[in-house]
This record gives sequence, C-alpha cells and structure tokens, in this order.
Amino acid sequence: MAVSEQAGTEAPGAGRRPPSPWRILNPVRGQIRLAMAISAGSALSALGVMVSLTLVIRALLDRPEIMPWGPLGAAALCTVAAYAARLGAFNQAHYAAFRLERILRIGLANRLARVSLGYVEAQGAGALAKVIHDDVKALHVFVADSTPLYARAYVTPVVTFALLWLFDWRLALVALAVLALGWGILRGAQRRRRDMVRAYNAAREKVSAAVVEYVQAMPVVRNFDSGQSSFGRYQAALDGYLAVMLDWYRAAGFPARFSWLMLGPMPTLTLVLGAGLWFSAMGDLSVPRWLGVLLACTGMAEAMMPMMMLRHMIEKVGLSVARIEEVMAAPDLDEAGAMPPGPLAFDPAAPALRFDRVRFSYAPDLPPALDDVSFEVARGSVTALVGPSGAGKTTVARLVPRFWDVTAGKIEIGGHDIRKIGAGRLMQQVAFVFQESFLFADTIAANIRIGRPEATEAEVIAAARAAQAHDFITALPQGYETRAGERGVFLSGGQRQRIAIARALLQDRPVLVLDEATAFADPENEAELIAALSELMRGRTVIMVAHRLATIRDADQILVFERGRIVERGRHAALVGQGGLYARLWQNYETAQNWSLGAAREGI
Ligand SMILES: Nc1ncnc2c1ncn2[C@@H]1O[C@H](COP(=O)(O)OP(=O)(O)OP(=O)(O)O)[C@@H](O)[C@H]1O
Repeated sequence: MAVSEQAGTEAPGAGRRPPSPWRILNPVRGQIRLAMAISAGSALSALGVMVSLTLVIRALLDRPEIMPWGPLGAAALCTVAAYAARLGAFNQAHYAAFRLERILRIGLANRLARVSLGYVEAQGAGALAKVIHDDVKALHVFVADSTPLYARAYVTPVVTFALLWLFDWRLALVALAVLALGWGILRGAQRRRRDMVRAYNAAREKVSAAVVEYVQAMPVVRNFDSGQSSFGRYQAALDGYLAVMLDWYRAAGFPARFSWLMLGPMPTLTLVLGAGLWFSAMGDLSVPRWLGVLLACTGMAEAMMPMMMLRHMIEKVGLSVARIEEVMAAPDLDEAGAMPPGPLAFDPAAPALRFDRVRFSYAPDLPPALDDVSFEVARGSVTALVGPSGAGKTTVARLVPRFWDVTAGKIEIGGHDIRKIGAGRLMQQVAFVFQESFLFADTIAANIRIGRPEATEAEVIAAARAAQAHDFITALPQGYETRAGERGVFLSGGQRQRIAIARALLQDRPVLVLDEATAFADPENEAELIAALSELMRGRTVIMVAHRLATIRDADQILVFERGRIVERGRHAALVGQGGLYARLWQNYETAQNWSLGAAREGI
C-alpha cells in the first residue's frame, strides 16, 4: 500500500493514535525550547502588565493626587517586553522550522537514495514526493506557528490562576469552575472525534480517488462507459462524504459550540463580577483586588482557546509525522557485506551475468514470482526473456539493477555477487531502459547527460544520433535546449524511449537491461527504435524482455518463462522446432501479426 493512502485513512495502524510530533523535532529541539522559553517570558510579561495596572488602580484609589509612576512604568516596560519576546519567540520558531524542513528533506532524500528501487516503485513517486513536500511543510507550519503558542497556552492559565489565588482564592475558584465546566463539555464532545476524523479522512480519500479515476480514465470513459459507472462512483463517494460530515456536525455540533462559549471570557467575567459584587457588598473584597481579578480572569479564559486548537493541530500533524517516519524506516538496500570501495577486478572467465538458483517473492506471504531460476549470459551476447503474462520476465529484469534483492540464490556480474559490489559500482556496470522512460523537467541535452554530466555536446549529439533521436530533437523549438518532462514539450512514448536509449548509450555500461523497450512504439517509430536498440546493444551484454518476438529472433539465447520458472531455453530456430511453449507463443505472435494487417482489412 502506498505511503499516502496508508497514513491518510487506515494507517499508521488502523485505530492507533497518530504518533506525537515531538520526537521528530529532535534535531531542532534546542531552538524550539528556546522559542518556547521566550514565548513563556512573553506570557509572563503580559501578566506583568495586568499586575502593574492593578497596582496603578490601587495606588490611584488610595491616593488619587499622586501619579503612580512606578507601576505605570512597570506596565509600559512589561508591555514592551511582552511584544519583543513574542516577536523573538516567533523568529526563533521560524528559524527552527526552516532548519527542520531542510534537515528532514535531506534526510528523506538520502533515505530514498539508499532504499531499493522496488520500494520507490511500490510506494509510487507521487506519494513519496508528497511526503517530502507536503508533510514536511505541515511540520514546518507546526513548528513555526504552534510551538510558541504551546508555551503560552500552558504557562498563562497556570500563572494566571496563581495570581487570581493571590488576589482572592474564592473568585479564583469561581473562574476555575467555569473553565472546568467548559473544558469537560468540550472533552465529551471530542470523545467521538478521533473516530470521526478517521471516517472523514477515509471519505475524503475516496472522493479524491474517485476524482482521479474519473479524470485519468476520461479517454476510456468517453469511449466505453459514457461516464455512468465512474461518475456513479464519484457521486457515491461524494454522498458518503456528505453523510460523514453531517453525522459529525450533528454529533459534535451543540456541545462543541456550547463549550466554546463557556471557554470564552464572557461567562467567567459575568460570574466573577457577580460573585465579586456580592463579596464586596459584604465588605469582604477590596475594589482594587476585585479589579485585579477581573483583569486577570479574562486572560485565563482566553488562554484556554489555543490549548484546544493545539490539540487539533497536533493530531493533524501526527499524520504527516507518521508518513515521514514510515519513509525513514523503509529498509535499506543491504550493503553490509559490500566490498570496500576501489576498482573492482572482474573475473574474465566468469560469465557477464549469472543467475544461480534464484528464488524471489515480492512479500513473505506471497508465492514466489521466480523459483529456481539459473542461467548464464556470456559477455557481449543477447539473452531474451519470453513467456506468458505474469511469468516473471520483468521480475528477472528488475532484479539485476537491484530493484529488490533475491530471496534465495544469487545473481553475479563478472563473478561477483551483485549484493557485494555495492549499489554505486553496480550502477557503473548496468544500464537499464524500462517501459516508462522518465524525463526530468530539464533540457533534452541535460536529460541525455544524466548518467555522464561531463559528456561534451558532441558526445550528446552522437548518442542522440545513434539512438535515432537527433532528427526529432533538432525539429523541436529549441533543439537540444528544449525543456522536457513536467510542463515541458510533449514527447511521444517512442521519443521518450529513444532519449532514454541515448542516455544509456552515453552511460556506456557493459550490461544492458531492456524491459519492453518497444512497447510504446507505433509502426513508424518501431523501425527507428529497433535501429536505436541495435546500436545500443552492439558489443554489450544484453538481457531483454520483449513481447514482439520479431525483435528477439536473433538473440543468442532465449529463456522461456512460465509461472516463475524457466521451461525452455535455446535459440529461436531450435525452440520453434521443439514444438513447446515457445513454438506456441511464436505461432500466436505470427497469427496476431497477420491478423492485424490482413484480417482486419478484410473485416472492414
Ligand atoms: N510489485 C509486485 N508486487 C507483488 N507481486 C508482483 C509485483 N510485480 C509483479 N508481481 C507478480 O509477480 C509475478 C511475475 O510478474 P512479472 O511482472 O515479472 O511478469 P511478466 O512475465 O513480466 O508479465 P508481463 O509480460 O505481463 O509484464 C506475477 O504473478 C505478478 O503478479
């Protein structure tokens, strides 16, 4: 399951609480503590203003003819200090947030560089990019805006209560009772909140999945579906979302609003005012004290609000933390047994590539996708993998660049177990061109240069020429400097493939893995693609998956897979002669070819 889906609805661990954000803040803990301390100082200074003003009033009531400069000056000083400290706290928190953002992004990028490519593929590039971007951003917002509030939210009510107690313990208890009542009702209203949040997230995910499906499937929808079933799914998701929202509103509505009202300053003020009137009428409360209580208790009620908001923010940011921690905990490619760095001597007598009793399962509870697969690929030869859908061909191709590691057995390059070579050195040996050729949002030239940034312009052009890409590249608006990839120029699947081939040519690595490299090609493109591939394959050790059997007729070795095992092996003519699975596949292929041209025309 992809990262985003997991944390969005069920996981991390259905029904479990999202983790606390504090642990992940460790790298900037010191600075956050500093921000909190300064913020607490600001809260105390604000209370100092209240106390000073109370002293001013008391002094004026006692001796109205003398201006109480001392308490007035203290009030002014405390006001300035409160604002300065507040600003300082937010500055510190923002610095910490920027530092944390950088640390987490670098950490996540480093992690992804070390995990297996299979993990990245399984999670989906989009979901991982969302973690690096959106979830880290959510933490930034939390640190920058919430941590100073946090200190204030806890310091202010406690210190205010102490002050109230000093002024008049009876009125302090009245204020506390009102707030406790509001708090109690709110907690009651929030008891169902976690379930509600989960139902809400699930409903929201369903809506976005339905939207994505509806938009992505638009061509299919228009052709076959007239929009009925996918739009129906979208509508059902929307209805579900509405039902959850209404349910939530009904369940939490009244108590929540009532408790917010209770936690506002008015109820506390009214009761303290009433109680104060009564006490002073009984001659039990001096006016300055009463005023002091009134001034302070508004602050106490107000301070409760951020507490509620912060609880909500912590729960929300917890989901982002869960997703970040999940990526951070992704297993490393096993590099423990890797040989020390330095040039590697390959055994010239060993085959270029060897699978030795390889067994591989995608997960411990899944049946093996490959079982007891052994073969050798001689240096400079071409090995083709064929077989029915799901037979394991792609899995073989992806085990070579270590998308995943074998479950049992081993894969060797030049006599070395690929797990021991180390990922970096392995990549110097193996180039791969897979079904989807990814182009970065950069110029075409930069995209070709990716494996060898130091390549000269002449080398880039030579590689593009050999890959049959030069002509269409020069026809683009800015030639090699045209931007490709996201929001760049639109390139067809076959053109992207040829750029990927030019890239692989420039990388000039001895072992080449091709998976379905001609899958995207239209008939005009195909001839060019095959020419490009022949250029790429020249002199290299090639292992290729191809559905178009014509492209592998001349392969030095054909391995026929069925249900994860090699069932036949040999050259084309011999295999056709055997009359087994390959012969059947070949016959089907030929029939399909003839049908596509001849029968289809007759049909029209
Ligand atoms: N990421 C994955 N997770 C779990 N199982 C997988 C995964 N990828 C492939 N499989 C399973 O492993 C088996 C072999 O799949 P593989 O893609 O290697 O077959 P293939 O011969 O390349 O098929 P095709 O010609 O249709 O591409 C299949 O049963 C497939 O369902």
